[in-house]
Amino acid sequence: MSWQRSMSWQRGIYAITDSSLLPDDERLIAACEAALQGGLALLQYRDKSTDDARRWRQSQALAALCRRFDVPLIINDDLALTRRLRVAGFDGVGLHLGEQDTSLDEARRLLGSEPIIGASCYASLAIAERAAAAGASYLAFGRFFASQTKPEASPAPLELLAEAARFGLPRVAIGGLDVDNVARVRHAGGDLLATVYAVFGGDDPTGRVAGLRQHAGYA
Ligand SMILES: Cc1ncc(COP(=O)(O)OP(=O)(O)O)c(N)n1
Ligand SMILES: Cc1ncsc1CCOP(=O)(O)O
Ligand SMILES: [Mg+2]
Repeated sequence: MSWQRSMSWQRGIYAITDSSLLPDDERLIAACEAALQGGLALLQYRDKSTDDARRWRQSQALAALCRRFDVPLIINDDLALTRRLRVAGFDGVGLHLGEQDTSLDEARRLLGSEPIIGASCYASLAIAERAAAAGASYLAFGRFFASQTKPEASPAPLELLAEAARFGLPRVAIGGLDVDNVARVRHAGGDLLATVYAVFGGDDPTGRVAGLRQHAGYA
């Protein structure tokens, strides 16, 4: 399966894990399985710890889970971990990079043309243009609303999403998304609606994902 060419991940709900909401393996895996049952387009493993053994163990478990659901797993920040998972045979694994992370050029060079590599563009069409030229698979903008997961993230206006249509890549919207605003974000041009808290911030990730899909008009 060529994920880069597949359309199935390019629209829908993009759930992102958070180690303070899902502090141990058991809770992480159970919540992600429940979220996948609700119908995710993409799942991102975002773990800011420096515990390599834990990151390797958890990301392998999530990669196996995502493979069962035929959903790509995106690794946040960590090119080496992405390569290690792909070498281990998890060919649905991709990478998300921000401005402080490895460069997109370098990641594309080392991973090749096949894997999904997403880029944070914040509120900047100039960053988006550079990322598109360097081979990004999707462009992520935001935060659009107040985010309790990353309160320090800089704000972006929703109009940016329509302007970013010119790059011809899936547009991800992130930051404070919930059932009350996803319809507006999708209408503004968001293809993938990325969220931590609206999926993992309470019980029943399956119902929370289904609710987001329904409110956004994906269900
Ligand atoms: C889908 C998506 N969009 C944006 C981000 C933020 O990436 P970055 O700016 O590198 O910040 P951290 O997530 O690393 O704190 C993301 N992770 N995913
Ligand atoms: C990683 C990241 N980058 C910008 S906002 C954000 C966190 C999104 O989390 P939430 O959906 O809980 O606001
Ligand atoms: Mg990052």
